[in-house]
Amino acid sequence: MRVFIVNSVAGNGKGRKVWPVLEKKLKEEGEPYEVNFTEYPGHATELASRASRREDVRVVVGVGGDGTVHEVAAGLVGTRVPLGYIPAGSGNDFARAQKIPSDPLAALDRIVRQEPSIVDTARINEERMVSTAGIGFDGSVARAVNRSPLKKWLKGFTYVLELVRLLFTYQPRNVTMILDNQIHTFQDVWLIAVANIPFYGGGMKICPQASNRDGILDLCVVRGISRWELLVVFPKVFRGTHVHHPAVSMMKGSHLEIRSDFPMVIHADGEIIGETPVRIEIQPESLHTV
Ligand SMILES: Nc1ncnc2c1ncn2[C@@H]1O[C@H](COP(=O)(O)OP(=O)(O)OP(=O)(O)O)[C@@H](O)[C@H]1O
Repeated sequence: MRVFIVNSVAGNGKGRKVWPVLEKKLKEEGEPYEVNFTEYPGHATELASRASRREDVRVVVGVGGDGTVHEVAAGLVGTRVPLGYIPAGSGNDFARAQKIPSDPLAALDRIVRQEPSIVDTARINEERMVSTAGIGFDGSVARAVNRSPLKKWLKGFTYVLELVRLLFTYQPRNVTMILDNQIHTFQDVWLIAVANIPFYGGGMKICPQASNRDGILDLCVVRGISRWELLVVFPKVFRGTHVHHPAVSMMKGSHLEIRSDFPMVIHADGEIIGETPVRIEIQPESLHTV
């Protein structure tokens, strides 16, 4: 049995539109399937967790964006049931990293053909991180995007709009970070990105070397830079060449704790999960995927 979890609100309704296309194909194939539509934030985790406890379930397929991957994966981590994914969100960074086609039927076909593999996830406070987390500026941007009434009309451009707006208002913070038992202090920190895949925010290559198959987290710390300089450096993140700037430090580690002089907003896979302090720990090979 294949269980589909469809987020109808993902991608401004793309999730809802994609499902009939998938269902037509599934009916033609004649393989048994079930579908559940999410009714509220967090529902996908409950549905995935319930499905994973059933003997007859072969795969749980999330249909939506990175928030849907985040929620479905949280219900599957540590179980034998693999996560399948049909991208129908605004950013779809997990799909970009996993090389999942954007065409829903091609993505469905891939789930059938692909050999299952196993990837890393991370614990972040009491939550789960599948792809990336952002602390500070990008957490504040993610919160602003999620709350923005413009998201419906401007779609992916809302991210750039909120990012530019916050560039002029965000207050950098002083941070103490313990990374694998080493203490680092940073002044005027704009953001700390923690990554299992290279991309976030819809294709920005924040940690170009990150991989969810290497058992380690990649970090990008941006600090001690003026607003104007940051504005100049920002476009480089789309090619990943920001890593050469002196205000950018790239690090790697498996366990970190971050404390800041004022609270910094945290997102995991684009979902706001709270504010600093934060503790993040890699959990190698914790999620099966197809
Ligand atoms: N029925 C629902 N009503 C309201 N919100 C929901 C519902 N089902 C799921 N959600 C929430 O929808 C949010 C957005 O989902 P998702 O991230 O998959 O789409 P997206 O934001 O369009 O894509 P991306 O993250 O790739 O840009 C998630 O926070 C999820 O908790």
